[in-house]
Amino acid sequence: MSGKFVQHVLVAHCCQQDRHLSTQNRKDCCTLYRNELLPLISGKVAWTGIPAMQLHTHSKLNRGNVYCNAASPTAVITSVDKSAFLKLQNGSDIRGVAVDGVEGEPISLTEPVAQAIAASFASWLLEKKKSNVSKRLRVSIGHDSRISAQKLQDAVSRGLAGAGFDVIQYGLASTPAMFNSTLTKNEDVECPVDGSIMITASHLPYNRNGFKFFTNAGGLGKADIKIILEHAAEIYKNFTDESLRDAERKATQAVKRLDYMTIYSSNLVAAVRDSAGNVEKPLEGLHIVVDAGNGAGGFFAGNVLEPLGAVTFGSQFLEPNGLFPNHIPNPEDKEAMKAITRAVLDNKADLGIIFDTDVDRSAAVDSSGHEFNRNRLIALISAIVLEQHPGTTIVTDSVTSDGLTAFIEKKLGGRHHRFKRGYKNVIDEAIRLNSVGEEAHLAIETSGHGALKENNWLDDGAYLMVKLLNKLASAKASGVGSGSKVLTDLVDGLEEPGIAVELRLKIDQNHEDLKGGSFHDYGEAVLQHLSNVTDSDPKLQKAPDNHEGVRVSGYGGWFLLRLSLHDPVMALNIEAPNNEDAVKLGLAVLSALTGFPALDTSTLNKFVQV
Ligand SMILES: O=P(O)(O)OC[C@H]1O[C@H](O)[C@H](O)[C@@H](O)[C@@H]1O
Repeated sequence: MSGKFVQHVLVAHCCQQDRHLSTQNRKDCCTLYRNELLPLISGKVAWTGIPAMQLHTHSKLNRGNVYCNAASPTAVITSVDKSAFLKLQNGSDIRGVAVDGVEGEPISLTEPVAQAIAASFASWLLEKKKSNVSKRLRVSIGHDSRISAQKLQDAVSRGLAGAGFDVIQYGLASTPAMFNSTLTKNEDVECPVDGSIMITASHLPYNRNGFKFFTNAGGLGKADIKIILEHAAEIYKNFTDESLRDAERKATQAVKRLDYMTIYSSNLVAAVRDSAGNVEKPLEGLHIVVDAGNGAGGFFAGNVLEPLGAVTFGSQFLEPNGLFPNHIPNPEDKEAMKAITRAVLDNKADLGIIFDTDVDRSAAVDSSGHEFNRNRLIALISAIVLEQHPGTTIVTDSVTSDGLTAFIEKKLGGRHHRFKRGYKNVIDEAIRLNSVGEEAHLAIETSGHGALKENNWLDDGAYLMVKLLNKLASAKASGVGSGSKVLTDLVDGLEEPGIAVELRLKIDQNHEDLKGGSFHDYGEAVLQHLSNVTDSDPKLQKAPDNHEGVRVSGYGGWFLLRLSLHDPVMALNIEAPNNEDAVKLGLAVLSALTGFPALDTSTLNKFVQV
């Protein structure tokens, strides 16, 4: 690969990111990128040779309100103790407040904290790789469209560079692309990287941000995140002006920029072409609209669908905007789904595709406005996967419907293994099943997260949509049909409940009834009590094989009460044929909760009074 090519991909990337800006803006942006491409090393990858802070300043000038001010790396280091670091853990991710201005939400993810976490990840990675390290380790960094992205990217770069790592910044990127960079074998683009960091807080509000970490073994789990945060607290305590200046100096040498999204996108394009029998434009004649919610998913329209021949007119919110002015970028959000449905109907499109902020979740809408979301998306992808792998096991989260089980097992001939909530949980469970001899090809959540064995268990919303595109392309090539009807037909027979609700009941952590214990223990006590009460009610039957919370059938429907993975909240899902039966199920739960005053049941009270 020549230096010229790198310049080309960087400029292409910049122009692609801003394809909806005015021509003048695009020119400015491309000039900016060209100016950053000096000097070139070995004719391969462009070392910026420009301090991260300076890069930021250029970006700020050209990107209007997209990036925040980056404080000086040697900014005042306030004391942050270990418990504050540990509070940043959110399951297998790190999440905190990165932007000031929201009342009651002080900044917890400052630049020095981010720098310490990155330095800690570096030492964790070094430890993992120590037996076979013969060169400097390299880590890729990407980010979504959040307004704090740039300052955190600079801080993370300093943390890694200070630890002696090479740092490759990809700029705006998707979470799955970052994992993919640990697997891609292409030295011309410095891949595979030894580790990767995605700066994102997924669909959370604009003031939050966080990190997801990857190696070629997948995303880091809870235990490793805890270790990294504990060690980060130590590193932070030992920061000195000198060590911070040293890290900044090293970052000047160690930071490169590279456009990896072009490579990732072309892999998606190749997958669809391949599946259509090497046809160059297998989606020709199809009109597909994309809603990226102003997150990082805008690339999918111009860099995936268009090269495949699809028309993408009417796509919306493709341009990154970390204030998310149009809707929450989350396919679980009703307003978001309404927005993409409207776009499909208004533009008379064949299909609509929607992503969350960092593109690890997705959903779709057919030409008549029916959503492929939650259970319907799982049913659709299961139908496609079971055609390829008859009888395979589909692992899902815990809130999936009984109708989905019947569909997968009776109509599609597969096995539905309903497990726990959490994308990492379902993926790890599918990997475990394969390791003990049970073939499982799909791990998927109602949230829109999904991973396939054929795609290295990459939790990738874009790849899920590629599975739909493959189906459309092959149906078209074989003359079976054109348009999204071929997808709609695949979920024919899926029974859907008349009523499906999720109520979230808060646990007041300061309530005296917790008696100084944790909200987690309190929630477990609630579940134990509900379980006992259910046993004595002949109208209710506990699910025999349940992995999370208390799941109970009755009145033609079911409920599941469980602890949220992250928050002091108990989530209650109820599905029933009609409102009356749903209320009966709600009352059964409510009667068991009366002895737990720290649990706020107001949403459930309201529901049963309807
Ligand atoms: O347990 P909850 O509060 O419903 O949250 C559960 C969800 O948390 C995060 O958003 C994870 O990315 C999802 O994989 C998971 O399903």
